Amino acid sequence: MTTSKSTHHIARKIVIKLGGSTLEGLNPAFFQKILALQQEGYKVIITHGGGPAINRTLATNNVASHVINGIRVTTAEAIDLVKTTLIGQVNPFLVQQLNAAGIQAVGLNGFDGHLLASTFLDEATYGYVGHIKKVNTELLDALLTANIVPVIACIGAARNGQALNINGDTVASEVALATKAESLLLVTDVSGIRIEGEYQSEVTEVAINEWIAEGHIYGGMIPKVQGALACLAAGIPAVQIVDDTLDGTKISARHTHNSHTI
Ligand SMILES: Nc1ncnc2c1ncn2[C@@H]1O[C@H](COP(=O)(O)OP(=O)(O)O)[C@@H](O)[C@H]1O
Ligand SMILES: CC(=O)N[C@@H](CCC(=O)OP(=O)(O)O)C(=O)O
Repeated sequence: MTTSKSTHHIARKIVIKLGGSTLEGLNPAFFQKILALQQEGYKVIITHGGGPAINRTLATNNVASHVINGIRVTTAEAIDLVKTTLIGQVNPFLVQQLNAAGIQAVGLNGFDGHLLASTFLDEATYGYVGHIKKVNTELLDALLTANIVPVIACIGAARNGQALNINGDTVASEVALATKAESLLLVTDVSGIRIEGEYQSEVTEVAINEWIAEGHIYGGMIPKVQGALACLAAGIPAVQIVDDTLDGTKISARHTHNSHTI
């Protein structure tokens, strides 16, 4: 087939999500790993959060917020601050670092080319929080074909132009699903899932659900494992929660033999 070479090439996609907790001091080794992945033929898509930066902006503006299971309840007052922080500060800061490291990167958010067409997740509970309806994968593929790394801020766009706050882990898993990525890496400030002081090299869905119920997995780790499980269930072969040297926990598909690690 005449198109198989380029189709095959574009099929090797990897989505890397950078947690806000990592963004302010990324290890130089991280950029080298991205370059190495590109040299291996991977097309890299980066998504990012920015929780700590958002917390600072909200505090400076005396806007209170709280989080339910890792999802920030976002008021009308908060959404504008979330949007300007992610799109105006965090995203260009990351794009600049990637470009400086020799990785051609372009910053995007949900409004750009209808990248993340969204609706309210549950307005009564979460306020201005989005649920992604459609990812513009054509736009991402066009950038990837041109060897550009899309760097996506986790702001969704509602049809009426309203910005919606979306958890960074959710954006990463939705983008990985929509683009049929080969691999999803959720980069955070811990080297994977830690249970009673021990990092787990590989975990299963059954174990994850037990640990959430027991409170061993909580807060910001919850949207990560939920996004990871959704990706695995949809057939994305490799999902990992890692630190910025890409070392961490591999999440495995649902079959298990009642053990926490296999
Ligand atoms: N079982 C767990 N193992 C490791 N970290 C966990 C666990 N449960 C909850 N966490 C918390 O999740 C945090 C990572 O989530 P979060 O702060 O939202 O990071 P990010 O900004 O990278 O998305 C860790 O720093 C830790 O405090
Ligand atoms: C709806 C929701 O929870 N939005 C997140 C978006 C940023 C984020 O996810 O940042 P991290 O990757 O650092 O956790 C928030 O407001 O904090």
